[in-house]
Amino acid sequence: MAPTNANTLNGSKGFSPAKKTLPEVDTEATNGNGTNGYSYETLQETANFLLSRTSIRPCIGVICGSGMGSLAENIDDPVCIPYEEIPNFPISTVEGHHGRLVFGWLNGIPVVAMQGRFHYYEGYPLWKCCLPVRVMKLIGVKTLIATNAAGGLNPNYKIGDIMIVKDHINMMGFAGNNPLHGPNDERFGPRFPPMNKAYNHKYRSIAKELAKELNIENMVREGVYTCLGGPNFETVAELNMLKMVGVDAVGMSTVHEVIIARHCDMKVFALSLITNECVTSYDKDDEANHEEVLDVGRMRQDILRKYVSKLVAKFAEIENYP
Ligand SMILES: O=P(O)(O)O[C@@H]1C[C@H](O)[C@@H](CO)O1
Ligand SMILES: Nc1nc2[nH]cnc2c(=O)[nH]1
Repeated sequence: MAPTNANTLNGSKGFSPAKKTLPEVDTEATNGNGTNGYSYETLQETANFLLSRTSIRPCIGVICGSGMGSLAENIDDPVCIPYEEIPNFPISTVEGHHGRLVFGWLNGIPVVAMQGRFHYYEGYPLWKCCLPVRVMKLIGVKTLIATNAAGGLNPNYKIGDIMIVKDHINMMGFAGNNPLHGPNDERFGPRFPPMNKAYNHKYRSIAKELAKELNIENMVREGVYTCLGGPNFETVAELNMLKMVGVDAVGMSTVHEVIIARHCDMKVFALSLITNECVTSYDKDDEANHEEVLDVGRMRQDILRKYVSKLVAKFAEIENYP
């Protein structure tokens, strides 16, 4: 069926129809063998394919959130590999997610950036949403920087603020949906990984210091993120519940990627761009929409590019990366 335009259907502030034809999505929760994803060997094939396509050996991986693909535009000597060409990779189906890996040098540090991530609501099981993180590990990435667009639930947050993620609440995990569900392959990590130090303390301190140096401390916050399955934005009652349990920003990604990254011992930094104010009152008329999310990403792109590229250099310095 041809894609339809949200504007003509319900008159709401929709975004333009997806440019791509709908993909064949593997909606199976397992790969058919009762495992929680592709085997180590299969992902090694994917890693070997990527290593054969470039001589760059990244030590930091960056995941660009919705509308934040321009983070990869600062990368020098880029080698771009579309997801369609990568064996075993899913493809991006969301507006604002380009769908390619970009290898290159960010501020002199070898990196790989995902211009486009995979979400549960696209039809991918959580393990598949996180598959690129394991592939990053296999090509030598040691530090993950995950970015996302999120709704601001903390009443002090403003649209355009940048929230350093201090911790997360794995709401989908509460319901038993976890990217590590299923047999565990110890070559990736332990059966029961701890998660209390998921967001690297040193990285967070550096990010707060850097915000001062760049004179953006008034827009940089620190808080708790949660991921819901999406694709609908939240109800007023849901948001009020999340607020009560201490959530500062709500999104549809990152948590499972961080779990997979920590499972295989990668160090993690994450930030949320607050793209909309969560509506927690029935008296308010505003409605969240993806167009606004992308607009705020564009509005903040220069600051975010500068911030992330400097963070990369600072993280590399303390880690002694090449
Ligand atoms: O990929 P992220 O988490 O940045 O994208 C958020 C969640 C949805 O995909 C989208 C909603 O506008 O933005
Ligand atoms: N779940 C969720 N994801 C978002 N991504 C950007 N804004 C939002 C939001 O308000 N809620």
